[in-house]
Amino acid sequence: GMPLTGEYEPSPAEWARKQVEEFESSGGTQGTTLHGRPVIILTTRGAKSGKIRKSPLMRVEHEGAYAIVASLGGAPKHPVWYHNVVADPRVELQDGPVRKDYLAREVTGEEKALWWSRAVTAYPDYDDYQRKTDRQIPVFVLEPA
Ligand SMILES: C[C@H](OP(=O)(O)OC[C@@H](O)[C@@H](O)[C@@H](O)Cn1c2nc(=O)[nH]c(=O)c-2cc2ccc(O)cc21)C(=O)N[C@@H](CCC(=O)N[C@@H](CCC(=O)O)C(=O)O)C(=O)O
Repeated sequence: GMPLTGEYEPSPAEWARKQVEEFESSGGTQGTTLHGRPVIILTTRGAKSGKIRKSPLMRVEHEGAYAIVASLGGAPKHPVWYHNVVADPRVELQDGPVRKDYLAREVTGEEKALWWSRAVTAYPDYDDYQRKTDRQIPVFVLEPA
């Protein structure tokens, strides 16, 4: 598929920006975990700026498809990258050294429940995040583009 092109704008969130820097500068061999759990890098296009944005997220994978969880630690509002994916479902995901193009699709109902259980298996804290907020934490499934 078409790789996302444009000016990269690093995240103003220090920890996330540093994780992206370590992940990418090591070719996906360092900075690939959080609390010992695997992390991927999601690349989106800014819905307003058109800039390239990168967000480290927990790795949730099943048979070549991935889920990305807009948890933001159970905050009352969605992370901003959620709006980027809604506006343009063409994303890139880097898992270790492998970076590919995907199409993102928000999931609901049974399909969301299935992927939610996979997400909680990958990163148990997701359950705590959902319990602490009335916001329904969105899940997208990414299928290879
Ligand atoms: C700080 C903010 O980031 P955010 O997009 O809200 O994302 C917040 C967090 O989700 C993000 O930092 C994640 O990487 C945090 N995070 C996880 N966040 C999660 O939500 N889920 C995870 O599983 C997760 C895991 C994770 C692991 C390691 C790590 O280091 C961080 C992790 C941000 O970048 N804001 C920018 C704007 C970003 C942007 O995309 N702007 C759009 C505008 C979009 C619009 O408003 O419509 C544009 O450019 O056009 C700014 O304030 O200038």
